[in-house]
Amino acid sequence: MSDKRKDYINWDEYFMGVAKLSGLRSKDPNTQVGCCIVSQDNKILSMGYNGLPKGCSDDEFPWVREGEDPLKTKYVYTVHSELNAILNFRGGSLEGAKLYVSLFPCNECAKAIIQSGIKEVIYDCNKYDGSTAVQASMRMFDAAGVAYHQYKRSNRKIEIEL
Ligand SMILES: Nc1nc(=O)n([C@H]2C[C@H](O)[C@@H](COP(=O)(O)O)O2)cc1CO
Ligand SMILES: [Zn+2]
Repeated sequence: MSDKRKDYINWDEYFMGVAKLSGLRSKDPNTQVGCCIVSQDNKILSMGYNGLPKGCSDDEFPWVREGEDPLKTKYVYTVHSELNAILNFRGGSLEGAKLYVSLFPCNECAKAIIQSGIKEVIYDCNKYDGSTAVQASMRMFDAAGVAYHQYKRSNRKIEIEL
């Protein structure tokens, strides 16, 4: 009889957990997004979270959502978690990879996901469902043969002492 542990986390929990842990690095006060890219044989290839490009100070650039001057909002500066994860990848190809992300990808990230060869997107929240960006992403994913489905929460709570 095997004495193997039984309460270990499964692959989906592992990768979505890593994506969400990565999102905890985000400085965005409103939405923290994390992403984890995984090979077809379940090896983690890259991770990312939403933040500013290198050299752009978290303390000097704006984090606000609204303002008359778009240059004073975060939207023109932030790199999304998915694009960061794609750009952080340092070896070989992402062809056939899977992407776990805590929030459904926008249309700009969808373009990068498709062009990098990622074939499956597993997302957690879709709080902007119905928006132009999400509709455009879905249309492009459907056309390009990128499968997407919502992560099925196990509702497992994990506490990590650091
Ligand atoms: N899939 C995504 N990945 C991301 O990394 N983001 C980032 C961009 C912003 O920093 C933040 C969204 O801010 P807000 O509009 O919810 O206050 O999350 C946003 C989306 C939504 O498309
Ligand atoms: Zn995006």
